[in-house]
Amino acid sequence: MTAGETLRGVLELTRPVNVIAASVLTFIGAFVAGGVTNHPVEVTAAVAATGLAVGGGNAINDYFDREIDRINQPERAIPRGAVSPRGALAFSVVLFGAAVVLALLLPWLAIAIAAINLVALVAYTELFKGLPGLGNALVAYLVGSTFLFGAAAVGEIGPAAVLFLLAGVATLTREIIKDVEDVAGDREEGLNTLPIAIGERPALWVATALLVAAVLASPLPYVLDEFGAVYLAAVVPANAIMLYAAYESFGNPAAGQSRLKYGMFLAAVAFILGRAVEVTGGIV
Ligand SMILES: CC(C)=CCC/C(C)=C/CC/C(C)=C/CC/C(C)=C/COC[C@H](O)COP(=O)(O)O
Ligand SMILES: CC(C)=CCC/C(C)=C/CC/C(C)=C/CC/C(C)=C/COP(=O)(O)OP(=O)(O)O
Ligand SMILES: [Mg+2]
Repeated sequence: MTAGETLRGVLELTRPVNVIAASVLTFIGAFVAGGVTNHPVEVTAAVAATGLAVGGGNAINDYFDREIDRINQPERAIPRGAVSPRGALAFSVVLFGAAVVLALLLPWLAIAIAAINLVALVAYTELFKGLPGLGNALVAYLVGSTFLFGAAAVGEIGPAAVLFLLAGVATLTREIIKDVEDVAGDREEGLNTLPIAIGERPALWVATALLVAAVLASPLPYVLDEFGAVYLAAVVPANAIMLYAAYESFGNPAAGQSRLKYGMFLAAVAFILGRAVEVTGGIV
C-alpha cells in the first residue's frame, strides 16, 4: 500500500461529501437564525466542529463496521486494506478531539448539542444501529440537529426547528432504505434492523409514508414566513426527486437511496435560496 493510497483511504473514511453537506446545514442554521454576519467566529467554529464531528463519526462507523463492510461494502478503505482498523480509530479520536475544542468556543446550548451528538456518534454503531428503527432515528436526529447547532451558535434555535424536522424525517426515510440495501451483511452480523424485523417491503412502505409526510410539511418554512416564495419554487423539484427515489427504492434500494440523497441536497439549496431572498428583500 503506497502512502498516496493510504492518504486517499484516510480521506475516504471521513466521507468528504457528507462532511461538506453537514457543515453547510450548520451554516444554514446560523443563517436562518440571522447570526452569520454578527457572529463570524461562532459560525466558523460551529461549521468546523460539525465537519470534524461528521468525519470522526464516519471514520468510527467504518471501524466498528469493518466486518459487515467486508460483505456489504468491500471496496471501502478498511476492508480493502488501505487503512488499518487501529489507524481508522485513532484518526476518528483526533477528529472528535478537534471538534470538542472548537465546540467549547460556543454558547452553552450549542455545547450541549455538540456533547449529545458526539456521544451519539460514538455510541451509534455499537449500541443503536442493530435496533429496529432506533439507529435510523439517531442518525436522523444527528443530521437534523445541525440546523439547531448552527442556530444555537449565534442565537435562537426557534427558526431552525422546522428545518430540523424536515431534514430529520427525510434522513430517517433514507436510513431505512439503506438498511433494506444492507440486509445481507446486517443479517450476517446479527443486526435486527427495521427491514429484518418487519420485512423489506413493509420497511419501504414505512420509509415512503415518512417521506410523504415530510414533503407535505415542506411548505412550512414559507407558511411560517421564514423563507420567501422562491423557496416554494426551489423545493418542488427537490420533493419530486425525493418522492421518485422512494418509489424507485422498491425495485432498487441502492439507486433509490442514492437519488434520495441528491434530492435532499437540492432541498438544502432551497433552504439557502429561501433564506437569502428573505433577508435581501428579493435582491437574491
Ligand atoms: C422534505 C424536505 C424539504 C426535506 C429536507 C431534506 C434535507 C435538507 C436533508 C438534509 C440532508 C443532508 C444534506 C445531510 C448531510 C449529509 C449527511 C451527514 C448524511 C448522514 O449520513 C449518514 C448516512 O447513513 C451515511 O451514508 P452515506 O450517505 O451513504 O455515506
Ligand atoms: C453538530 C455536531 C457537533 C455533529 C453533527 C453530527 C452529524 C451531522 C452526523 C451525521 C450523521 C453521521 C455522519 C453519522 C455517523 C454514523 C454513520 C455513517 C451512520 C450510517 O452508517 P451505517 O448505518 O453503518 O451505513 P453505511 O456505513 O453503509 O453508510
Ligand atoms: Mg457503516
